[in-house]
Amino acid sequence: MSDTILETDGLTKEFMGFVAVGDVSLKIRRGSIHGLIGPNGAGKTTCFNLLTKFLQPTRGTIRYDGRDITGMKPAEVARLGLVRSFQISAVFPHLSVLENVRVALQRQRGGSFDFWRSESLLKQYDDRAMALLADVGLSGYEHLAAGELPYGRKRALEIATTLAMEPQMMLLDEPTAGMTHEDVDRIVALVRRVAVGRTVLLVEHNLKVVSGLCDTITVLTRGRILAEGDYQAVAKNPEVVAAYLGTEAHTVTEGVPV
Ligand SMILES: Nc1ncnc2c1ncn2[C@@H]1O[C@H](COP(=O)(O)OP(=O)(O)OP(=O)(O)O)[C@@H](O)[C@H]1O
Repeated sequence: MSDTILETDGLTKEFMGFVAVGDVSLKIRRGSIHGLIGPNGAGKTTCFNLLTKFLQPTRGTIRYDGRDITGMKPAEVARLGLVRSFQISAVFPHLSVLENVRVALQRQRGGSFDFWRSESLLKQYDDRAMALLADVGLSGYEHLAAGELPYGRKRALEIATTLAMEPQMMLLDEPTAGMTHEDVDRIVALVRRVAVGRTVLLVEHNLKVVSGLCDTITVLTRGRILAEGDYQAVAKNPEVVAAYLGTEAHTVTEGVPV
C-alpha cells in the first residue's frame, strides 16, 4: 500500500482563461491531517471542488488510492471512500438528530429511504447512529430536531453523517467557519478524534486551527502552491507571511507568530 493516498499532478482549473488553480501537484500522506490554506481567492475552494469531482479540471490528473479518478463523478469517488463533509450531509432540519444519521446510514447501506424495513434492521441503524452521535459528542441531543441544534453542533452532526459513509479520507471545507471560540475548540478536538485511522484534508481560514491539527500544510496563493511543510516551517516562510499580510492581516496576528 502506497504511503500517498491522494496525489495530483499539474492540476489546473481555468475559468474563461482565468487560472483559479494552476499546476498544483499535491501529495497527501495516508493517515495524515493535511491543511490547505491561503488568503481569500487563493483557489482553496476550487481545489477542494476539483478533488471531490464537483469540478472537472482543465488539465492535470488526480489519483486516489492508486486509481486515476480524474474522470469520475462525485458519487463514484465517495463510494471509493473519498468523502467531502457536506456531500451527503445536508442536514434535514425537521428530522431529529438521530433520524438524520439514520437516513445517512440507510443511504450508505442500500441507497434506500424505505422506512418500511423490519424492526430489527431499523434497530441496527439506530445502534450505529447512536454510536456515531457519541463519537461526535452529540449524545443527549438525539431526539432534538436537527434545525434546533446550535450552529457548532450542527457541524458536528454533519461530520456524523459524513462518518456514516465510512470514509477512508474525509475532506472538510472550513469546518470551523463562523464558530465561537468554544465551538472551534470542540470541532478541533472532534476532527482529531475522527482522523484516527483515516486521512483528513481540510480547507481552513483559521490558522490557529491548522496549527493545532495539521501534520502538513500546503499554502496556496493565486492558484499556485507557495509553500508546504509543517506549521512551524510555513509560518516562518516570509512569502507566506507577506501573502497573508497583503490580504488578511487579522488572521496572521491571530495565527502566525510574526
Ligand atoms: N465558477 C467560477 N467562475 C469564475 N471564477 C471563479 C469561479 N470560481 C472561482 N473563481 C475565481 O477563482 C479564484 C479562486 O477562488 P476560490 O473560491 O477557489 O478561492 P478561495 O481560496 O477558496 O477563497 P476564499 O477563501 O475567499 O473562499 C477567485 O479569483 C474566484 O473569483
